[in-house]
Amino acid sequence: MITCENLVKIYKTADIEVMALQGLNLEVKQGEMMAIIGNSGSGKSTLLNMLGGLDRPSAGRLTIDGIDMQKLTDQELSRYKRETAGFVWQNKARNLIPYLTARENVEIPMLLHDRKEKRKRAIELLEAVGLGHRLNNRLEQLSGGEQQRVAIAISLANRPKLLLADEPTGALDTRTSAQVMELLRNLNAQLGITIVIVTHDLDLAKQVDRVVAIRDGRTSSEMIRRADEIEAADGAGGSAESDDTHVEYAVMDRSGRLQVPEHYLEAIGARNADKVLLRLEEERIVLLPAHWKSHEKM
Ligand SMILES: Nc1ncnc2c1ncn2[C@@H]1O[C@H](COP(=O)(O)OP(=O)(O)OP(=O)(O)O)[C@@H](O)[C@H]1O
Repeated sequence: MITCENLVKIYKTADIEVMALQGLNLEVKQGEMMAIIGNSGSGKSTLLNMLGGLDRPSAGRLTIDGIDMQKLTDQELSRYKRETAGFVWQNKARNLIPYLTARENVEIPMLLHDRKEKRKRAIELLEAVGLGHRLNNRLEQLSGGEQQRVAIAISLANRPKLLLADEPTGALDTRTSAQVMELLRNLNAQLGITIVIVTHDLDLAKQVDRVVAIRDGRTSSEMIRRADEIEAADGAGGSAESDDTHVEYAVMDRSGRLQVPEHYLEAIGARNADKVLLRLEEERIVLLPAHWKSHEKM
């Protein structure tokens, strides 16, 4: 569904250039629900803006649903924004109009011309997000969690293939945020819609199929989240019961270059080393500090 290859985004202001994405690689499959985590300033929102067609990459390749995003004209990009991607923001002001009712809010972005059809679809969507009983309440009369449900209904109005959510539960308490996440999971399962959530909340990230970490807008390493994969990887490492075992995917480019996460290098004392030892054993490659001696016990 989404392929980012060596994606670069440079913001130019009057006197400085900020490289918000520095060659990011990412693959997202159709129907997947995944989260992107990273510290403040790591480039998460920048990436989401590219995925939503709100901004264009400076270099690299970005393909979404078979569309080469760099080749789109401004007009095609506007169409992509309306029809292919749906957005849910943490900031309510970006999603909702407070003095209109829930139903009216959902009708606004709809491309349908027939008023009756619009109303029917808005009601269906609000029922789907559990707000069938709040159709005619003005937004300001709804709770934070209910407003975020309306925002999700709005984002689905034009049947997008991709739902992008920037800190969708950032302003909600733990219980309400769990309900919103459950709703997103159900929509993912029922509609098969691909969902990408940006967050810095690791707990929230645990509730999705897969988590990708961005560091310094430069690289992404895919943390394996599914229990079966962790088990399989643990088995391969021969330390199934160890709590210290940590498993991540690292992205490898076409020439076999691999960016090893810094904390991995730190853990084996090779953080500032210019050389490491790669040992090929039956079906695995083991990375060791360069000074490692074969008589040392592994
Ligand atoms: N429009 C802009 N002009 C200049 N620099 C920008 C712009 N937008 C973002 N940046 C810079 O790009 C980098 C990445 O920003 P981005 O907003 O993508 O990070 P983030 O991971 O989403 O952070 P946060 O979690 O705080 O929202 C930061 O250094 C930021 O200051």
